[in-house]
Amino acid sequence: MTFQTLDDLEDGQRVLVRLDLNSPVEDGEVQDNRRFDRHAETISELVDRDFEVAVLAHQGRPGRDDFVSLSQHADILESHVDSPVDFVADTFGEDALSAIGELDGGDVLVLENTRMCDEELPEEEPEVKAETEFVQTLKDEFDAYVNDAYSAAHRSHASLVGFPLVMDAYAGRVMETEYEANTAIAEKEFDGQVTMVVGGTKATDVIDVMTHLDEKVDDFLLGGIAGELFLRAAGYPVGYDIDDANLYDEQWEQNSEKIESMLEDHRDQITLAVDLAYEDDDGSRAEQSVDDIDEKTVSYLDVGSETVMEYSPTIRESEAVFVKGALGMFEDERFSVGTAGVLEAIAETDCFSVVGGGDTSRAIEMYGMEEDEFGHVSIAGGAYIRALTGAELVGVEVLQR
Ligand SMILES: Nc1ncnc2c1ncn2[C@@H]1O[C@H](COP(=O)(O)OP(=O)(O)OP(=O)(O)O)[C@@H](O)[C@H]1O
Ligand SMILES: O=C(O)[C@H](O)COP(=O)(O)O
Repeated sequence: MTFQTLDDLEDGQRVLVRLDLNSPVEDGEVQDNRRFDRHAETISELVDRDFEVAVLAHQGRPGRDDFVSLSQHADILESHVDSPVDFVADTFGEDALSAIGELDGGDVLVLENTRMCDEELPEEEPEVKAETEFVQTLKDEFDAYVNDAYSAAHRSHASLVGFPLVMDAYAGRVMETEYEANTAIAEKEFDGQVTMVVGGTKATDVIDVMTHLDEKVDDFLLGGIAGELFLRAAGYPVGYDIDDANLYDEQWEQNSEKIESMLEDHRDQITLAVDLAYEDDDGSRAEQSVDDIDEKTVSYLDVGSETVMEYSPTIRESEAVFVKGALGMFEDERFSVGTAGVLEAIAETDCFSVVGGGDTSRAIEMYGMEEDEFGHVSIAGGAYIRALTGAELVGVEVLQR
C-alpha cells in the first residue's frame, strides 16, 4: 500500500474527513444504506482517538431530485456511531468556520453538501482544484485530511483531489479496505469459469466492463435497464421509453453502436433475459416471454423467473462471480426476483464473489442475506468498475503522491 493510513496519524488532531454518503432519496427522504455503516467505522475510530472531526460529503447532482442538504445524513450517521454528530448548513463560509472553530476532541461536524459549492464540480486537474477558494480556505483549519470516499475516487472534484496536494493526507479505513480488495480482484487469476452479472441503469458502466473484461469473463448475464438495451440491439421491441422518464432513449442514442458491436463480437459470451416482468392492471407482478412481445406497452421492471432459472446453473458452475448493477427495481419487492434470485444463487455456492454498486449492495440486507456469504461487498459503483478494469482512480492517485 503506497498511501498513509490512520495508523500513521497522531491522535487528537483536527481532521477534515471526506466520506461518500451519497444515498438514494425517496420523496425527499434520504435512505439509510451500507455507506453509513461502513464510514461509521472510520468516524468511530477517530472519535475514540479524540480527533476533532469535520466531514465533507456530496449528495446527488445539481438539477436532480436527489440533490439535497446533508442535514438528514448527519442524523443517520449519528445513529451508526455512538456519539453526537452535528450539522452546519454551510461548507466553507463564516458559519462553517465558526462551527469548525468550536470543535473539541471527539466531536463530529458534518458540513453542507460539497456540490452546493461552485468550485467542487466540474472535473478539473487536481492542481486546479487545489487552488480553489474552497480548498484554500479549509486547508488552514485542519492538521490533516483523510479521504475515506473510495466510491467517489474516480471523480476529480475539489473535495477529493484538491486537499491532498496542499495538506498531509491519509486514507480512511473504507478507502483502505476497498482499495485493497478491488485492486486484488483486478489482479486475480481464476482457473475455472468466471461469470459477471451486469444490470442497473447505466449502459456506459456495462459497456466499460465488457470492453475491458471480455478476456477475463466467460459469461456476462444481463438484466436491468442496460439488459433491456441489449435486447433492443438483439432485435426485440423493448429498450425504449414509453413514458417521459427518459431511461432508455438517450442512452440508446449515445451507446447503440457500441452495444450492437459488443453483441455481434461477443454473442457467445452474452446471455440475455428470456422473460421480463411488469406491473399488471391489478398492481401485481406479471411476466412475459421476450419472444411474445410485439410492442412495448408497459415498463419492464425486472427480469422474469425463467431468466433466473437460466442464470442460476451458470452461477453454480462458476469459480468466480462478479455483480454490478441490479437486474430489476428490487427496492419494490414485486420486482426483486431477478436481483435477489441471482444473489441467493451466489450466496449458496462457495465460489469467489464480489458484489459492487452503492444501490445493488443494498439488496443483500433487504432480502435477508449476510455480507459474509459473499467474498467482498463493495459500496462503490463507478469506482468499482474502474478498479476492475485496471483503470487508475484519481482520488487514490493523489493520496499516493
Ligand atoms: N428495469 C428497471 N427499471 C427501473 N429501475 C431499474 C431496473 N433495473 C434496475 N433498476 C434500478 O437500478 C438501480 C441500480 O442501478 P445502478 O446502475 O445505479 O447500480 P449500482 O451500481 O448499484 O449503483 P451506483 O453505480 O450508483 O453505485 C436499482 O436501484 C434498481 O432499482
Ligand atoms: O454514488 C456514487 O457512485 C458516487 O458517490 C459518485 O457519485 P456521482 O456518480 O454522482 O459522481
